[in-house]
Amino acid sequence: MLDGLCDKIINRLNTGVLLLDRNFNILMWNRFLAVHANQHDEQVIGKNIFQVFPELPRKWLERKLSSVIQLKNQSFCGWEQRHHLFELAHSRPITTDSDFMAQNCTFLPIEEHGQVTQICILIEDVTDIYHYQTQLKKTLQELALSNRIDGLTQAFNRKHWEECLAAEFSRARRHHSSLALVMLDLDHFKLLNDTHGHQGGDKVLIETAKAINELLRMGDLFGRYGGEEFAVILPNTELSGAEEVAERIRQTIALKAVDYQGQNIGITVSLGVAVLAQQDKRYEDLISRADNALYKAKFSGRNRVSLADAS
Ligand SMILES: Nc1nc2c(ncn2[C@@H]2O[C@H](COP(=O)(O)OP(=O)(O)OP(=O)(O)O)[C@@H](O)[C@H]2O)c(=O)[nH]1
Repeated sequence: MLDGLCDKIINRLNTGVLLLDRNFNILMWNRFLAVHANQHDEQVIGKNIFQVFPELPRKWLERKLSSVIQLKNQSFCGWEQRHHLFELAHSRPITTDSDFMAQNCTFLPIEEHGQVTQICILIEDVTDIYHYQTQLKKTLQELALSNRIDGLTQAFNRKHWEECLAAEFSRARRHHSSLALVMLDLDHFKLLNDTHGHQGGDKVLIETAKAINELLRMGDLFGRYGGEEFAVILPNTELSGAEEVAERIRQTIALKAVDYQGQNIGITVSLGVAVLAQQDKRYEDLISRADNALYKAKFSGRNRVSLADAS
């Protein structure tokens, strides 16, 4: 009577139950598996597990099952390790990136007279967990990115850019390598805003940032320092190289026209360049020297590059 009751319970479980002999032949499976594998008992019972489920990673699973037999210990394989072992259709009303059910599989040794005679595999449907964890991970990645990126221009935001500069500054000092900084500011931007409106100004900021980004190398770090002020960290770059980059930015922007509501808006930028020097004790010292050079460029007529004094 108890046997009949156990059968009923096993067949109502929302978990797959599969019983194997020591040669990995299937002795029993429950309704959950029959439904999700879409096979009848006659096609399965008495057959080898690798014949019924050819998708199984044979070598890996044989090793796993053998160790369960030898060590008489239960073993586990979660969805984080392998999304699924058995290609079973999931029945969740959610879209995931897999057609198959995500699974947690437990391998239980069944002992008789001190010998493992059978192995019971429990297959738990964890598609929901997989789905929500994957979504959460994606959302966290997006959040981490939005914490680093300026929403308007897609350049690094000031906080993240300064963290990058702090890291590059200590790296350069530790390794006695060169480090350059270019600070740049759009010229007469207030007038541009007044003439074309704030949205016109925004479009110019977006296009300017895009154009600068396209000029830079991998490893250069481009950020929005303030309203219409940007900054570029150039690791392993000497003064002559940094001046060349700054001049290239100046020329590219000066030649560029931003199309806004059928009008071509021209813009120029002023730039200040500084390279890491002995007297820079903190990264802020380097910013301050590049900034002073930038204001020198502004006051000597704009649309030009100025180099910072080393002293
Ligand atoms: N459209 C737009 N304007 C901004 C943004 N951030 C700052 N500004 C504007 O940028 C202008 C900067 O003006 P100023 O600091 O006087 O500088 P400027 O007019 O560029 O003059 P110079 O730098 O001396 O050439 C201000 O009018 C700010 O309101 C932004 O995100 N979008």
